[in-house]
Amino acid sequence: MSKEELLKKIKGGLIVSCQAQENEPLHSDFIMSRMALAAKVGGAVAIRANGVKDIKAIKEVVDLPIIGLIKRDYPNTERYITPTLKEIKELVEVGVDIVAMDATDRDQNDGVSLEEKVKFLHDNGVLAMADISTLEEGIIAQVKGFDIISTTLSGYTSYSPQIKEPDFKLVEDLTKSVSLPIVAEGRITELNDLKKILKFNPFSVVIGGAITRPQQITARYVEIINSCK
Ligand SMILES: CC(=O)N[C@H](C=O)[C@@H](O)[C@H](O)[C@H](O)COP(=O)(O)O
Repeated sequence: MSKEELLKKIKGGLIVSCQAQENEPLHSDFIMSRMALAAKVGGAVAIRANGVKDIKAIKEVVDLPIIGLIKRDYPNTERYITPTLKEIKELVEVGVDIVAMDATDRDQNDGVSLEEKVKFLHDNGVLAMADISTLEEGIIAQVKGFDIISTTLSGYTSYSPQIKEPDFKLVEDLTKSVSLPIVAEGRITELNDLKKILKFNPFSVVIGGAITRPQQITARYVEIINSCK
């Protein structure tokens, strides 16, 4: 699929993030594949997924474009979303359409620059998504050759706003200042969050926990019940 065809498929649509790590109740490649199938039935245009095992299982039942990432901790960096070229190679090998990686202004830990990582993906016919946390990082990601920018990491770096709601301002600022496709991602929970974010005309939207993490959904209802006691 060409870059244009791929972008056309995800433009204006909902991307569902289907992720459950080892410490989460739904950690299972089978369950993530069913989550992805449910997302497809509901009208999702693409799936964002973590790890080779989950991605393989998802690809068996869902033919939507896959944005792949590998969350992995290393001792010498705060980066954990596809932090090194090793994870990028694993994702290319499993056959994802887009690789999402940390493109924040934090230490690179493998001696390979973001430009080189993007080039490796392009040489293999895969698009590069920059997971960023500030406007400046988005602007730099564009210069470094990324294809798509996502607001994934706002609230998860020490220097970005630590807020409970989505970073609406970042989505607005990016759509005004950066010409690349801007994906709104992170803490989109209420339908009204989504309506508000769509006013800024993002290229597409990623929703994860509010759809695929039932422990989070349950906790929101429990909070309301407790606050009414
Ligand atoms: C910060 C981080 O590690 N985000 C991860 C990135 O892949 C996922 O755990 C999130 O579910 C995804 O970004 C979607 O966001 P939300 O689940 O808030 O809708």
